[in-house]
Amino acid sequence: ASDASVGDQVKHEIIGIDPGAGLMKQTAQALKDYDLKDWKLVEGSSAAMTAALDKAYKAKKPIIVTGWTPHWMFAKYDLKYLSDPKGSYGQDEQIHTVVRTGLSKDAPSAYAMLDRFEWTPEEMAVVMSAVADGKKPEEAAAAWVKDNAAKVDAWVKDLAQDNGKKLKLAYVAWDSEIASTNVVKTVLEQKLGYTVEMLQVEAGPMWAGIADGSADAMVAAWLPTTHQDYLEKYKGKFEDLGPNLNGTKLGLVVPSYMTIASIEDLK
Ligand SMILES: C[SH](C)CC(=O)O
Repeated sequence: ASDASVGDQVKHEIIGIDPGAGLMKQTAQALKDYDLKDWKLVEGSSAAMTAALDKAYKAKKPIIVTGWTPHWMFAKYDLKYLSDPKGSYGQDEQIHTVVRTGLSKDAPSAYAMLDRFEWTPEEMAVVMSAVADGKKPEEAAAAWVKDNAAKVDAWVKDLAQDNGKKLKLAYVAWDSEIASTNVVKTVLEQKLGYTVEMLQVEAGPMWAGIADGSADAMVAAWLPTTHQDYLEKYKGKFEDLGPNLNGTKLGLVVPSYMTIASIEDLK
């Protein structure tokens, strides 16, 4: 079929993101599972991946990227996931909030707010899309917090102010986590008086920072599958406060103008 040469059309390259992302490990596994020997997974960053997607899409050229939901790219472009009959990418999972042990004692109000923090992919998409449209993340977060006062108030109800206490939130520059971390920072600062520093790191150092206590919290743990290796590596050295978002998805994503439908079609 015309797409038999899809490998040639994209130089047998899959445009990936930062090497520490679980999505990259799962994609390397998918290449093995589907026996895609002559394919190369290109490492880079979330921003480089969306830039490559934008360029190809505007030129209506074929491209295969590692993608995930929630992500603003699904609102901006007409995209589809390649089906994954062998289940290399696991099932839909959640994003969890993970904090350093001891936080509940050191910053009880922040701990309680982080424990209550939970929102939907649609709510996250509002902040993500505003950032993708050029708004500063802190402005997009502040606007969302203002527009969703009832939900935010429930996160901080009856919690004491902790004026000026410092807090460090670790995150990786994935579009979803830029959105969620900025919203959490805004709420902790505006409603509970904390001084919040955001530490942008790779996935490994994010987990390591929580485990060694150099970071207080992160809302970027993709569990149970995607960050399984980090979960095992740091077992016992963090507290998992459970999901802050349900209904994620990961996989290979292509523009809908490409006729391939499954990872099998890349053979
Ligand atoms: C890229 S997803 C937001 C998370 C991950 O793959 O580690």
